[in-house]
Amino acid sequence: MTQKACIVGGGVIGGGWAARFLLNGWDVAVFDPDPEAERKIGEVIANARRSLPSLYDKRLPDEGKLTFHNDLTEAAKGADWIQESVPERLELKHKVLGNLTEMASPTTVIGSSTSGFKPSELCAEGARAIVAHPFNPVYLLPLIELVGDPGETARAAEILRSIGMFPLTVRKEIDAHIADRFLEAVWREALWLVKDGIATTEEIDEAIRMGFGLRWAQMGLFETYRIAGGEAGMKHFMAQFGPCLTWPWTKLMDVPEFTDELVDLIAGQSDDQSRHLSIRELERLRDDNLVGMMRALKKSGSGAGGVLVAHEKALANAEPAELPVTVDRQIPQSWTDYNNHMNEAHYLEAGAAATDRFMELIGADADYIASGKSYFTVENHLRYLDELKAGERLTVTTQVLQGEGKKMKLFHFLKNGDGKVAATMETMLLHVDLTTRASCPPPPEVEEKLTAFAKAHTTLPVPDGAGRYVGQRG
Ligand SMILES: NC(=O)C1=CN([C@@H]2O[C@H](COP(=O)(O)OP(=O)(O)OC[C@H]3O[C@@H](n4cnc5c(N)ncnc54)[C@H](O)[C@@H]3O)[C@@H](O)[C@H]2O)C=CC1
Ligand SMILES: C[N+](C)(C)CC(=O)CC(=O)[O-]
Repeated sequence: MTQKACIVGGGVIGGGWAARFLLNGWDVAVFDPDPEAERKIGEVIANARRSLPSLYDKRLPDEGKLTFHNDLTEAAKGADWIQESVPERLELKHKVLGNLTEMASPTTVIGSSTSGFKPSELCAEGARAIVAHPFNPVYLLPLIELVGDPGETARAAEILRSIGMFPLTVRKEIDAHIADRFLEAVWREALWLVKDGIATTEEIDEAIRMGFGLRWAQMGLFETYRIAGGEAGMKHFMAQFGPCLTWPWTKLMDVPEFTDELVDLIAGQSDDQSRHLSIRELERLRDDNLVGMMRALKKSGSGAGGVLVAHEKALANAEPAELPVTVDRQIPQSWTDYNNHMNEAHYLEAGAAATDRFMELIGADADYIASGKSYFTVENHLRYLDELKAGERLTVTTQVLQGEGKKMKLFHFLKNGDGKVAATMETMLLHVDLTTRASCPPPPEVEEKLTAFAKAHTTLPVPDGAGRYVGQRG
């Protein structure tokens, strides 16, 4: 049965939560008194649709249903998860969480997006809620800090994993949890540097994005500094940089006075730095960069890349069909080119992914390859029949044209969201011994599976376009 999330407060963060749940197949009901909420959430979801599916090489579940409500009780009715994301004011959180506790069933998770309040503060007037603190953009960044009752946070963690997130349960409640304590320290230091005329907002951003920002995304703080200690590791690093703790390297609790002058100084420099792009354009630039970085991390399984690998494994494989479905995914924005459609190289990439999946289906999977046997492609023939666009669903079905001895000839049909064939790829492969790099017949367990497919597929018509040569008419 489709699960339901209720989003209370649909601003920057509530909109991101709505997109995360919706694109993972949940129905989403939104309550927000702002008359502009539907438009704003629509724009956030549009950004999510062009970025979130691009992280995966399998398709996400079909989107759930999105509804907007003027009545909180109606929005919360039957919800499995209620997420409060109203402004960061404790009296408002008390009122909203109190109401939600009265109307929610005891099994409903009630999460608060609060950046800094502790569960004991949120629940001081009798509410039942946990902190579920996300990071912007919620639809792409996996981290959620969970704080509160251990039973509730454990249940919440399981649900969050199922929508591709990384729950980090905080052992002991503390103001601003874990990550915002760092962000606040960096923020305070940055305000000082601008106020004292040491650096502009742009120079501070360069200091982060040209250096340690790149390191942090893949190894964090401690692993990075361990390497900085050289062969002697962390002990040497501590010995070398320990004395700095007593030097004036940070102002920490010495907070700059929050004056109109400071606000104008920071906001003015930020406008000079970034006014050439609207906030939505900046969001799209950020999202495209995040997708690129996270896909790179997926290759090594480092950091957020490991979360993607685990979530992708849990995503359903395509339904069995007459021909096996060997790719089922959305087309990432990064696969499109200056002509605003899928670039020719990625038709080949999709066909190659279909071959990899078909190899798994006949038992030539990662373990098999590690044991020293594999298939090598010796020839491909691609026909480009129709355009494919970013965000569109792409499925590939595979017909076996030949499967005997060391030869395997496959015919991939690349279809768009309406099931129309947009390209075909005919591909010839030879089974090889990875030690000698020479072709050889596959062992019986692989050959049997391959010939079973080949036999079943001989009853099907030879596909239109099979055996064509380049430039052939008709
Ligand atoms: N903006 C950020 O970077 C992050 C914010 N948070 C937290 O998320 C929460 C929300 O912050 P933002 O989304 O940034 O704020 P926002 O100002 O963008 O959105 C708040 C939304 O709540 C709505 N709202 C106000 N009163 C309401 C009520 N009684 N019932 C339902 N909706 C109501 C407003 O109309 C608005 O759309 C805060 O607790 C904040 O600390 C957490 C992580 C990051
Ligand atoms: C600035 N902030 C405290 C609202 C930031 C967060 O809570 C998390 C984030 O996304 O940076």
